[in-house]
Amino acid sequence: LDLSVSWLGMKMSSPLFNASGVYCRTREELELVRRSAAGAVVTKSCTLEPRAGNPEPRYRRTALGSINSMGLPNEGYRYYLDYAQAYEDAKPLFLSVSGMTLDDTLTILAELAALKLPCLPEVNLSCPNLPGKPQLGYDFAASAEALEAISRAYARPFGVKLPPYFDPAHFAAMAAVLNAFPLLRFVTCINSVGNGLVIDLDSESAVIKPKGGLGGLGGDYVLPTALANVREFAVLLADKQVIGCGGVKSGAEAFMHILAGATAVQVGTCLHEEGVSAFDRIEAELAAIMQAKGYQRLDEFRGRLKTL
Ligand SMILES: O=C(O)c1[nH]c(=O)[nH]c(=O)c1I
Repeated sequence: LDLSVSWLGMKMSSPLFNASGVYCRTREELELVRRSAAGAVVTKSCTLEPRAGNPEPRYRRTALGSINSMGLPNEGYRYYLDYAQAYEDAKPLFLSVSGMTLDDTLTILAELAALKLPCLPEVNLSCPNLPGKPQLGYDFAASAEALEAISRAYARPFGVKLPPYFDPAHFAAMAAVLNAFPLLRFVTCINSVGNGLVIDLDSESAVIKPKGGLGGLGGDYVLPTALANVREFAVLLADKQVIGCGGVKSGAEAFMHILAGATAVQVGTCLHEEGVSAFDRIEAELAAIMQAKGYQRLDEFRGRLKTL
């Protein structure tokens, strides 16, 4: 069985890697993922300056997944550029960028471009947890402006992290925006489902502190939405890769994401709860499913979802 993925000049020995935000804020966490069975590594979204993020509690596991309103805590972009400069592993490294303003994002990307490193940026258009800041990906005109400025200023291949969309008109509108930018080589679908509210019955309280308890949902809650976004963009985007993210906790969901069209698959909530051994387990489960179905390689079923 061959579970490797080759794309954009990179080779991944496994189709699995971490979702930005999970196991990737510090060097220590990044090294755990790099030394794990993951096929790649992505850093925590970064800003110009270090950020402490939102007040705690800001992450909670629930029976059906997770809710988080971290508030973009990170060590500042130079920390991650330093990590990238010292990075020598053949395992691909992606840098997630989420400047507080478009200018900040362009500043970070310009410095990344100047370093001529092999790592690709995943520009975050979808953080749902900055009080007062709407998710850029839900504003099609603003997204187009940002992609235009990034294409001009960064002028190298890049990707974006998209929020979930819930309406065919929005899939079409965002695909039209994305298709206008040839340097945009991949999209990661999806970020957390924004601004859910988890309530604890006993305490009669929200379970996280920021934003009156509103936070991004991950895990089982989001799998069907994630799969829909992967399939829709895999069909609507011309000559771009779609990275799946959302609800992956076993080989079954990884298989579904690839069947829906995902080139590779990120793991968030499950990785946060289980640790990096999740990559070994999920990969083994995916291999077992492929074995049972008679598939030798991922491209034998990638994007082959049937409809009724
Ligand atoms: O609150 C966060 O730090 C966060 N949380 C998410 O669920 N997605 C994001 O893109 C971010 I930047």
